[in-house]
Amino acid sequence: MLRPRFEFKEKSEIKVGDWSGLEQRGQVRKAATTRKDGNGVCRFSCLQELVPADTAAKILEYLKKNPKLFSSEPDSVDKTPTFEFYPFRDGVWKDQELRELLEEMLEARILTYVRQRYNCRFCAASDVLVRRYIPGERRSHAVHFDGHAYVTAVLGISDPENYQGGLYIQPDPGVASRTYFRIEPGDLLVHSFDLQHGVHVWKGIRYSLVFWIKDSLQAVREGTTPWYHGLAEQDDPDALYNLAQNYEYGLFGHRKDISKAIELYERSAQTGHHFAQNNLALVYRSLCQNTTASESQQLLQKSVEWLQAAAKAGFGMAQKNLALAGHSRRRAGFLLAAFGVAAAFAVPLTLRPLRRTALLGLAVVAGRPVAAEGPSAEDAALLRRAFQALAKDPSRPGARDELEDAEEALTKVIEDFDAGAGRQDRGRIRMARAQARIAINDSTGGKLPEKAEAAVDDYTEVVRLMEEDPSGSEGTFDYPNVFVRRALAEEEIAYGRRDQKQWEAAVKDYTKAIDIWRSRPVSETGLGVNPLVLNFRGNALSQLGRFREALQDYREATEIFRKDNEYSQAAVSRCNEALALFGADEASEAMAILEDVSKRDPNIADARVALAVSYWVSRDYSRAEDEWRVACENTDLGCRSWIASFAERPLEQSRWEQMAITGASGARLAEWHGVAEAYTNGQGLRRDDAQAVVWMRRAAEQLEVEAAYLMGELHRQGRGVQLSEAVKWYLRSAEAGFPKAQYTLGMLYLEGTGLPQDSHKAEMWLNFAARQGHPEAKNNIATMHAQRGEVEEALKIWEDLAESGEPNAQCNMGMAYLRGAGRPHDASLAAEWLGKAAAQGHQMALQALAAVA
Ligand SMILES: O=C(O)CCC(=O)C(=O)O
Ligand SMILES: [Fe+2]
Repeated sequence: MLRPRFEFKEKSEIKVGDWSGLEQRGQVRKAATTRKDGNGVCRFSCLQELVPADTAAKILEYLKKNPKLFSSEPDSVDKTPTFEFYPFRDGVWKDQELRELLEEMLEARILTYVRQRYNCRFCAASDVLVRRYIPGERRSHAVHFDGHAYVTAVLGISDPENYQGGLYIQPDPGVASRTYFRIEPGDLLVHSFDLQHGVHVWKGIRYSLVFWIKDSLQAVREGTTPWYHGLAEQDDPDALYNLAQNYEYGLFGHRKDISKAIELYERSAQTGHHFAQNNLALVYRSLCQNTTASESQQLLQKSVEWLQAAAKAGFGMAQKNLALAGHSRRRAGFLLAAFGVAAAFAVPLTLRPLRRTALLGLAVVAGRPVAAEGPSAEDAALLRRAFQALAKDPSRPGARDELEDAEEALTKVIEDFDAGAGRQDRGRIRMARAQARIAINDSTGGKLPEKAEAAVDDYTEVVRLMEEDPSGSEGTFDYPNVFVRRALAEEEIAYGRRDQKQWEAAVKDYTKAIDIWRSRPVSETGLGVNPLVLNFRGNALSQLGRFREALQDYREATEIFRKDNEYSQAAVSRCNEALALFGADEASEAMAILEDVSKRDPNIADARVALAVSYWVSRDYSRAEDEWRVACENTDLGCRSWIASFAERPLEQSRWEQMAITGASGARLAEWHGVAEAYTNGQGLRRDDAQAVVWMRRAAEQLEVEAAYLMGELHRQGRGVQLSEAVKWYLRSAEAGFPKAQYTLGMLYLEGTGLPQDSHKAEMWLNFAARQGHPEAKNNIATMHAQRGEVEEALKIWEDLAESGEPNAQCNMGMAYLRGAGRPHDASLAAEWLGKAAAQGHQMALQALAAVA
C-alpha cells in the first residue's frame, strides 16, 4: 500500500564544515498556535548523505550482528519493550565500535549544522540511540514530541526499499495528516522539539539512529531543558505542554508540582494543544481520588470536557481515553470478576480456563506426569469445546443445546479425570460445569431451577476442595468469588422455586465473601470489598424483609463507588437504599433520595423507575407516566412490557399496589432486583457502552495500537463489539507489535475462536508475545516445548519466569530438580522452588512438597 510521502519543496546547496551538499527544507503549520509563538510553523530539514553511505552500512552491519545490544526493558509509556540501544548516553560514549564510526561525524558535521541552523552556538549532544523495528516486535512509536531534546537528528541506516512506512510527521491531531519521510542511508533528518511526529513501520525491517541535542553542555551535564522557560513565558503552546509534563512527573531537574503542571497545561490546552488537553484531563481525573464527592464530580466533568475537545479534534489518544473514561479499574476488572450469572459470559472466560486446560494436559516436566495424568486427547477436545460454548453469548439461538452438550461433556471429563487430577484442576472443571448449568437455566428464563441447584452442588464441591487446604485457598482471589457465584445460583433457585430459604443461603454466602475481603488488607489485594456484592446482599436481605441491614450495605456500597468515581453505580446503590427505606416505612426519606438522585443525574433510569412506582401508588398517574417515559429513553429494559401495563391501568393497578411502599415490598423488590441486576450486569448501561465503542473504534482507526487491542477486549467484556470485528483489531494491534494482542491472537488461533484453528500461527504469535516478555505467553510456549520433549528450551523459559516469581514456573523448576529431569537431581533446590510456588498457593507444588517432606 502506498503511504503519503512528505515532499520537500526547497532545496539548496550548503556547506557544513568540510562537507558540502544538498539541504532540503520543509515546514508544517502547527495545530495549536498563539500570536506570540513565531506564527505557528514548524521547520525541519533533511541533509542528503551528510554521513557517508558506507558508514551507515557499517553501523547497520554492526547492529545486526549484535542483537543483544537492544534492551527489552518495558517502555515507561506503553509498557512494551523499547528495543532501543544507547551507544552514547548523557554526554558519554558507551560503545567503542560506534564511537569510532560516529564521533567525528557528530562533531564536525551534525553539531556544526545544528548550531548553524538553530542559532545555538553551544548546542551539545546528550544521547545517541538506536531503535529497531523488526517483525514481531514493536512497529510503532505513537505520535509524540521529543520533549527532552531541543533538536533531534535522525540518521537513516536502513534502505527504505526494505521497509514500508517509517518516520512520519503529523501536523494535525488526526492521523489523516500523516506523511512519511523517505530517509536514505546516510541522510540526516533534523527537527526541533515542537515537531509532532511518530514511527509506524508497516512491513519489513528498519533501524534508525537518533541524536538528541540540548542547547548547552550544561543542560547535557545536568539533564535539564532550559529552553522551555523563556518560550513558555511567551505562551508557546509546545513549550507550555513540554514544561507542564516536566512538572507533572518531576522530570529534567524539575520538582514535581501538580498545580504548576495544571496551570501550564491549562494555558496550552486553551490554545487548542490536543496533547495538553489530553494530559490535563488525565491529571484532573487522577485528582479525584483525594477529594470530596462533589469536587470529584467537578473534576471529572472538566476531565471529560477536555478529553472531548481533543477527541473531537481527532486525536486518537484522547479518543481512547474518552472511551475508557466511564470505566475505572474497579468497574472494569471488578464487575467482571465478581459475577456469576449473566456477567460470567462477559468475563474473559475463553482464555484463562483454556490456558489452564492447556496446562492440565501439559502439567509435565520433561514429558513426565507431575502429580496427575493429563486428560486424554478425547477429553481435552471435549473440554475445549465446552469452554468455547461457555464463552459465547448465552442468548444466541441454539445456545441451549450447546450448553447442554457442554454440561454433559464436563460431566464426562469429571468422571474420567477426577481421580488423577490436582485439586485446582478439579475445581476449575466444576466451576465451568456450574457455569454451564446456570447458563442453561438462564436460557430458559429461569424455568429450570434444578439446574441452579445442581450448580450449587458444584460450587459446594469447589468450596470443599478449596477448604481441604485453607492455606492454599484463602490466598487466592477465587475463593470469595466461589461464594458469590454460589449465592447468585441460590438466588436463581429462590426465584424459580419461590423458596425464601434460598435468600438466607445467599445472604450467608455473600457474607462469607464480604468477610474474606474485609479480612484482607486493601494494600495487599488492591481491591477491598466489592461494592456490587454489597448491593447483592442488600437485595437478598430486602427479600427477607431485613431492610435495616440492607440499608447499611447499600450505604457502604455507595461510599465505595463514590471513592472510585463510579457515580452512576453509586446512584444505583442509592436507589436501592431508597427502596429499602420504603420497605422500612421511611417513605419520605426514600422519596427525598430518589428525587435527589434523579436531579443530579437525570439519566439514571433506576431513580425514574422508582419514582414512577411511587407516583403510581399515590395515584398520580401522569407524573408516573412521565417518569416511566424518561426511564425508558435510557434503557430498553423491560420497558415495553411495563409501558404496556400502563395501558392496562385498571388491571395492573393492583399489581403495582402489591409492590407498593407500605404493602408487600417483597414482590416489588423482586421485580426491582431484576432491574438492578441488569444494570449492574451492564445491560442498562448500553448507552455508555455504545459511546465507548464509538470512541474506541475511532482511536483504533487512528492506529492507536492499544485502542485496537481494547476493541477486542470490549468484545470479550460483552460490550457491543462483534467477535469478527474484535479479531480484525486484535490482528492489527498484534501486527503493530503490541504484546497483549499478540498473546490473545495466539490463543484465539489455538482455540479456533473467530478464526480457523491453526496451531502454527498460534505458536508464532505466542512466540512474538513471549519474546516481548509477556509472562503467560512465555508459559504457554514453554509448555509447548515440554510437550514436544524439548526439555532444555522449556526449562530455560521456566527458569526465567520462576525467577520473576511466576508460581507455575516455580513449581515446574522444583519438579525438574526433584526428578532430575533436564536438571541434575537436587533435593534442596527442588524444595526451594516448590516452597516458593507453594507459598503462593500453588496446589501442585503444595502436594509435591508434602510428598518430599
Ligand atoms: O525511529 C525514528 O526514526 C525516530 C524515533 C523517535 O521518534 C524517537 O525515538 O523519539
Ligand atoms: Fe521522536
